[in-house]
Parts: sequence; C-alpha cells; structure tokens
Amino acid sequence: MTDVSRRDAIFSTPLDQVADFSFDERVVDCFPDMIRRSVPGYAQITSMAGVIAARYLSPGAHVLDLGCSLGASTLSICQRLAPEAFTLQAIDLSQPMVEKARALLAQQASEHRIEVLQGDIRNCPLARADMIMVNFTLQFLDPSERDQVIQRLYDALTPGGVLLLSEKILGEPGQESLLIDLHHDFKRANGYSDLEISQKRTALEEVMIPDRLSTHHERLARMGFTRHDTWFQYLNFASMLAFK
Ligand SMILES: Nc1ncnc2c1ncn2[C@@H]1O[C@H](C[S@+](CC[C@H]([NH3+])C(=O)[O-])CC(=O)[O-])[C@@H](O)[C@H]1O
Ligand SMILES: O=C(O)C(=O)Cc1ccccc1
Repeated sequence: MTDVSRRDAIFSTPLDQVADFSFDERVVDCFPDMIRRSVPGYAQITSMAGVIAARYLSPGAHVLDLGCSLGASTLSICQRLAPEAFTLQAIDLSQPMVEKARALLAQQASEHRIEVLQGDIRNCPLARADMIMVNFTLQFLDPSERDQVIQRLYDALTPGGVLLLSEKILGEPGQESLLIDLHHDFKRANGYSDLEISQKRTALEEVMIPDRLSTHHERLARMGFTRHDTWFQYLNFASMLAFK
C-alpha cells in the first residue's frame, strides 16, 4: 500500500504550538509511509496477521480488525484466505481513515466479504468473532479504559478464539530509555530529522501512553485469557497472541 502514500512531512517545519496528534486527512494521506518509517516490525506483524489467521481459523470464521486504519492487517488475511473462508468487519474511529480503507479494500480485496465501519472500540457493537486484531490501537485509549475494552473483546470472542494484540510498549524498569533512544535512532535512520522526532513526540505525549509488556500480560490474565504469549518484539513495539 506504500504506493498510494505521500511522504510524511507533518512535523518537518517548526510549529509554534504542537497540537495533540489526531488521525485527520493529513495523517491519512501519508499514513503508510508514516507507520512504515515509525514502527519497527510493522511490516512483519501485518504480514503475519494472514499467516496467523490461516493457522487458527476454520471455514466460516468471523474476524474483527479494530482500529483498522487503512486495512493493512485485513488485507494480509485476504492475501492468505479465500473469499468464501471468512467474513470480516474492520472498524476505525477516524472517518477519513474509514473512507480511504473502504476504497483501498474495494480495489485490492474486491471478492472478500469485508465491511468497513466507523466506530469507537470502547462502545461500538461487536459481533461474535473467532479472531480479533487490535494492532497499535489500544495504546490510543486512556489507560483507565483499557481493562474494560479487553474485557469486551474477551466477551466477543468464541471459545478458543484468538486475539492478536500489537502495541508500542514502555520498557521494564531501568530499560525505558534504552528502548526509547534506539527507537529514535530507528526513526533517524528512516529519514526523520531531530525536529520531526521531537515535535511528534510532543504531539503524542497526551494521546498515546504505552503500557509495559508485563502490564498487558497481567491484564490479559485478569480478563480471563487462558494462554497469552509475546510472539514478536522489536525495540519498544511488541505483539501478543491470547486465546480464550
Ligand atoms: N477508540 C477508538 N476506536 C476505534 N479506532 C480508534 C480508536 N482510537 C484510535 N483509533 C484508530 O486506531 C488507529 C491506530 S493506527 C492502527 C494501525 C492499523 N491497525 C494497521 O495495522 O495498519 C496505529 C498508529 O497510528 O500508531 C487509527 O486509525 C485511529 O483512528
Ligand atoms: O511515531 C511514533 O513515535 C510512534 O510511536 C508510532 C506512531 C505511528 C503512527 C502514528 C502515531 C504513532
């Protein structure tokens, strides 16, 4: 999907006042480039979504992609599973994201039974699902709301259902700055300037508060997941699989 993306230059000029980050038209326009250059492991995690779906889903499965953005994880499943094998609902809070995701998926997965809906994962109706993907979305909710959302996902899953949860994480005590410094180096190596890195950090400060990986696993256990493993970590970005 990188071919449809502008280069991200949102934070490249000095801003008098850095506003809180939001998923508006400007972000949507450069989103594939922004996420590829900002999130270590993003391509590996999204491409594994299809591989994971192929392993765990049976014919007739229903999948939810929550905080779908432009539908990269959904598209990955469409590339691995036949149209008749599953149905999927992709949900995002941002109307411009939803509109572009709809257009892209209509082009790239026209045979698959996919619905793209605008909704808030804190309170939108959730159909019963055999697989739920929440890739880099929980991190944008207020930390006090995360237990309730994970509980909703647990309740929506069928017995044996699988949750694919990917998040930016805070390092364990003593390790926080190592991971943050290396992540900034990763961004620098991908062409972001010090100004872009620092202005985006300010924009995200109030709206994206990462949990520790241990906090995620404690939450998954508390909400009832019987098995939960970290299957991927690259710097301060990790992905977990949890089974009901
Ligand atoms: N309450 C909410 N309800 C629904 N969506 C929300 C909410 N809050 C934020 N979002 C949406 O969550 C998405 C987060 S991006 C996900 C990448 C995608 N999963 C991918 O695999 O490409 C990750 C990132 O940009 O770091 C945005 O599209 C928001 O509009
Ligand atoms: O850019 C960052 O620092 C991030 O942590 C990830 C990110 C990627 C895309 C939108 C918002 C946050």
